[in-house]
Amino acid sequence: MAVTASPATEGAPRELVGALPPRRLTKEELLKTHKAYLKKQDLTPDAPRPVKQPVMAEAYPASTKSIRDVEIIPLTELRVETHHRGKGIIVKVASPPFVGAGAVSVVEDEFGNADKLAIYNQGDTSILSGVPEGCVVAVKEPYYRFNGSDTDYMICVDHPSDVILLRFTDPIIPEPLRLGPLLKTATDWKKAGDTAFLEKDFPTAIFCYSEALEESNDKAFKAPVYTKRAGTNLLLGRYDAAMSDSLASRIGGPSDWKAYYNAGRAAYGLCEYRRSREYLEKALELNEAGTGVRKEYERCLARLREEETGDYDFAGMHKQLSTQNVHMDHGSFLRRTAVKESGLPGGGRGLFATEDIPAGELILVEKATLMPNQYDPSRASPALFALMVRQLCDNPSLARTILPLYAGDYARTGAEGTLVDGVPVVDIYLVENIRTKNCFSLPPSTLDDTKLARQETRLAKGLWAHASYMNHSCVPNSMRSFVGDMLISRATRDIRAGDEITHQYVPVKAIADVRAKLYRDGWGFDCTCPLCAGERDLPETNNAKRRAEALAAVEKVCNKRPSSNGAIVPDSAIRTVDRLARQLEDAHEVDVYAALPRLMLIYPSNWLVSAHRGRKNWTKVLRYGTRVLRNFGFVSVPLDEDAEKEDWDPMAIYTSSGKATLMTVHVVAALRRLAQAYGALGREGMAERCTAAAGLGYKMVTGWENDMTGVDKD
Ligand SMILES: C[S@@+](CC[C@H](N)C(=O)[O-])C[C@H]1O[C@@H](n2cnc3c(N)ncnc32)[C@H](O)[C@@H]1O
Repeated sequence: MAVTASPATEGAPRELVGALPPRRLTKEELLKTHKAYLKKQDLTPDAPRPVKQPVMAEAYPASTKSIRDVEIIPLTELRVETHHRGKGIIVKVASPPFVGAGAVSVVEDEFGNADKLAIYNQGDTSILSGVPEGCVVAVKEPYYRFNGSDTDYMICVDHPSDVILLRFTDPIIPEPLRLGPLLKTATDWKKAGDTAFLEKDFPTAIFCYSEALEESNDKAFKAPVYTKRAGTNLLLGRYDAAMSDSLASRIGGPSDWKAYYNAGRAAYGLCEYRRSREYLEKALELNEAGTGVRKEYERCLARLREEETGDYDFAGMHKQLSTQNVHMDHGSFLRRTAVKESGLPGGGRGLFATEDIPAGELILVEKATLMPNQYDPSRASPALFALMVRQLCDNPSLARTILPLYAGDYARTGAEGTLVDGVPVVDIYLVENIRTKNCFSLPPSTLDDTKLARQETRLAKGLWAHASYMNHSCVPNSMRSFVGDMLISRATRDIRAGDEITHQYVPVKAIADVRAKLYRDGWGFDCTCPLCAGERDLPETNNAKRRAEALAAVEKVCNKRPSSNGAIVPDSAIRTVDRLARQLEDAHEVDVYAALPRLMLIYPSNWLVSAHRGRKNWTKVLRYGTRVLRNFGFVSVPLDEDAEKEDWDPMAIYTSSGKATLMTVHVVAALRRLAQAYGALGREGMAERCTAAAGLGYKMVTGWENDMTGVDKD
């Protein structure tokens, strides 16, 4: 394919690598094929654009040089499959773009040589996402890619900051490419900007307003142009630029309220609520009666209150959720935690409690730093990657939050995020590494997802920069849940000031080797939590084999005979599962597992609870329900006769079970079953206590206090 949006190219013949192409197509030849592709182009403006996701094996760093510090070469010096370090090209765009995963255009240099230029990873709010014909662009340290045949090549720009749009009057443009200014005066540019704005072509409007500002020295002329550009930047979500434009539009009089109002809105867009309050207060000083300003000010105060108190109406937020509305207008409550060096071997930085946090209480609530409304699992990762790249280009200040995040062993140049030639250096391979190591998967709402009968298959991906500092533990002291793009983290046991906060990166697998591989392959670490450490140090007996065999046998019977939804299971099946479960239990070394969860036993013990519940055999429900809790690591729970006869404190499971407990919705379900069984046996007090403990557990699981009837179906 001559013009392709796909990054996939067949391997270049070895003799071509590093060589000049044997034959170059002329501009006319290139344009002919390009036009044919343009004809076929899907012109639907809303059609989802595919995203070229970076292939880490091909990683190379973004250019950190200014175009003024590299040697400008003609297109004829480009060598195949080569990065031209220390070099750059300046070309004029000679065709409209073919827009797919990137924008492909035919370009020409000052000597009349032509080639194809493919620009990837420019956000759709960038004029470069569609590089208009006639523009002059500079590509720093270009990569020249073989595109499938010996006459087909393409200059590929992966890092958005490797290409810059030059102003028409930039002296770096060689004479033959110069058009001279398209428009003569600043007023003409301003008018062109207004026209583009009315046509909703906002990137072009910004380009024209910028030219108008460059062309004029008249403060009185420039102030309203800054205001217009600020408004356009606000519309595009370019809050950094909107803020500086708003402040630049001040003229030193009462009309400056508008400048402060816009600056306040821009700071709000960046979730910088203190700064927003400061600007909005100034706007109010100048325009006390402004209802719009006051409304914005009140909204800002509400965010600051949330940041301070952690007081949220989660149920109200849940009600507001819809397929369109997943981004919540709320602040982040982070002040109970701080980032410090982790105590875990190889753990880098971690998140620590700055005060005591009792079991069930909020650790943090964080609004997503970035989360696309894309719950189709096959599209969620590319969508998050694209959003990260776009936001780092559009709001350079975000680099301070995103770029310090963990990126595995990807080598940074140190210049990422800094401004070179007026644009922030954005290295897409660094961005992708940060994405894979730090993003979370999430359903639209954990509450809805937690109703046992309904497991959400729609999962989005997002980035929560503060929560990202949390390290993993298979037996963590916190649990996260989501409502829209808000992450809620609660303590699953008592946390003391100074404790490291951990959570599970993914649901924990019962077999230790399977778990270990997941963490090693996905995040590059060996888990040293009490469970992994305990299971790693198991003696070299044949118990592992016995466990695996017993687990396979018990799962086979349980799967064949579901005991859920009130099904009546024959005695013989119950006896078989009971026997196999005991064998499995015997295969767990007593000394090693004394204070650890026994994950393999959870499934059969849950099965037995359901089977006995179906038969209304309440004493047995007590017997196996308490075992479910024990198998999740709540070792303080009384077992067997003790559970059946004695009173005990179910709430204490969260506070006196040690540090190797695992909290899930199944713990809540087990407590609910126990409550039902105690109730049926006339032990109302115990039933109430189990219900209260289940309620606290459900709060940890779903994020806030909720009706638990959804958990009762199994
Ligand atoms: C999302 S980051 C967590 C913050 C990270 N520790 C940092 O320094 O920024 C994920 C990375 O943290 C490290 N990590 C997480 N849990 C760990 C653990 N239990 N033990 C050792 N390293 C861990 C791994 O390198 C993993 O790829």
